[in-house]
Amino acid sequence: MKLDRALGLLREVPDFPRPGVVFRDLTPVLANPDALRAVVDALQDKIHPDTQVVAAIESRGFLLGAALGYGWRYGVVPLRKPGKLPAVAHRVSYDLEYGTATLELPADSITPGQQVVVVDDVLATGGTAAAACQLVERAGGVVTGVSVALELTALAGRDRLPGRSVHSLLAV
Ligand SMILES: O=P(O)(O)OC[C@H]1O[C@H](OP(=O)(O)OP(=O)(O)O)[C@H](O)[C@@H]1O
Ligand SMILES: Nc1ncnc2[nH]cnc12
Repeated sequence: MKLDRALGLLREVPDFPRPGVVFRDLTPVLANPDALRAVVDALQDKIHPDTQVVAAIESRGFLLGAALGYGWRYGVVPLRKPGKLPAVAHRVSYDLEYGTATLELPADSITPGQQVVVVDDVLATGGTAAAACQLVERAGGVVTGVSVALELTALAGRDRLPGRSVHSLLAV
C-alpha cells in the first residue's frame, strides 16, 4: 500500500482528551496490515544507517518501535511513564499539550556511545521527544534522529528539538 493511502486511514477525534484538542488517532492505520507495513517501512527508510537501537516512547511509540526493532534487528528500549520500571537509570519531567508528564529510562539499557533513534507515533509540542533525547544522552547514548509517523505543525515540536534530525511521515 502507498504511504499516503495508509495515512489516509488516520482518524481525527475532536475534543479528546480535553475540549479543544483534536486527537489524531493512528489506530485504524496500525490495525490495517498493509498500512502498518507501509508506515513502518517508511520510518525505516529515514533512520540513520549507524543506528543500533530504538528508544520507543510509551505507549503508542512502543507499537512502531517494536515493529522497527524486530524488522531491522535493532534492539528496543522502552522509555516509560513513572512507576512501571523495576530499575530506573534516569528520569526527566516535561510539559505536554494536555498536562505534564515524566519519562524514565530503564537501568542497563543504553550504553555509552550507542547510536539511538527515538521513535514515537506523534510529535506535538515536542516535549516528549525532547525528554526522550535527554534521557538517551544522560546515559551516554548518541541520538541519530527522532522518527514519528505524524507531526502536528501548529504545535511546533521541531522547535524543541534544535539540531536534531527529525523525520515525520505526515505533517498536518
Ligand atoms: O509532542 P508532545 O506534545 O510531547 O506529545 C506527543 C506525545 O503525546 C502522545 O502520548 P501520550 O502522552 O498521550 O501517551 P500515550 O502514547 O500513552 O497515549 C504521543 O503518543 C506522544 O508520545
Ligand atoms: N493531538 C494529538 N493527537 C494525537 N496524539 C497526540 N499527542 C499529543 N497531542 C496529540
